Amino acid sequence: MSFLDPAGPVIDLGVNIDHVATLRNARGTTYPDPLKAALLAEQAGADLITLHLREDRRHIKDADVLAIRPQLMTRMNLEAAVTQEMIDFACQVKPQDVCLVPERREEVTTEGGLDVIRYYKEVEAAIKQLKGEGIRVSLFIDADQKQIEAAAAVGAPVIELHTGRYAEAEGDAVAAELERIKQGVRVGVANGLKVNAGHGLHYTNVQPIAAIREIDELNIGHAIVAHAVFAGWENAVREMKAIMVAARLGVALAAQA
Ligand SMILES: CC(=O)[C@@H](O)[C@H](O)COP(=O)(O)O
Ligand SMILES: NCC(=O)COP(=O)(O)O
Repeated sequence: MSFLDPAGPVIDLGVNIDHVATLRNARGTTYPDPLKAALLAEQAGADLITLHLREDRRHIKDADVLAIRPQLMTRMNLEAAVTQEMIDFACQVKPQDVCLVPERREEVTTEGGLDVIRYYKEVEAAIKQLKGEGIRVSLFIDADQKQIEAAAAVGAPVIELHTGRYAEAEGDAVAAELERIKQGVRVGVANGLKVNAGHGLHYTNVQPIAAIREIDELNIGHAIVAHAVFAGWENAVREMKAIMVAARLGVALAAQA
């Protein structure tokens, strides 16, 4: 969030380090170390570090979360399913932010947004427990008006709009999915929510999303880890942040012209 202007030129980059852990786990080594990735990402411009502790621990492990939390200079955004195990663990770790996400064990990656309407009571209880520990709660949801309104009603101060459909869209569908995200942002702001976005964003599709002035934060991981293979980790983070800020500044400057 910019201190200059709530809808100003500054947009936060949350670097998701899940797939640094994927590479580590591929051989059961201690390297690449997600803790080192987190600290270097912060030095390269990350405004927060995001980790998704999945129920199957396919990448980030409990020990990663516990090791990283006290070392961060920025803030931790812990993504977790709405289960008592995960909520209790989050209350033990006390990250600044928890983002509640849906999980299906057999999914390759997060397929859709949390169904707040269907799981309203469970989400409400999770928010109450997390808020009681001083943790800010975000809900990872589709850009759907009823889901956004339910997020506001259930007491979440923040939503993260799932940009997966936009990222996977082709041809004319890209513009339609971008408009759906823009409409979701408008509904979120109208309901008093902090609006973030993420999933499937990369170095070319991120600009139109970063240019949406009312979006506070983008959480990006897979594309940064992939680009780092060729460009280096710190360069990959710097380049993503630069692209996001340029997109936002471009809009801000145009608005002042
Ligand atoms: C919720 C979200 O979009 C990210 O955490 C994404 O799930 C990255 O992790 P996976 O690649 O394991 O899905
Ligand atoms: N919530 C989105 C996230 O943390 C990163 O998703 P991706 O960039 O790895 O697809």
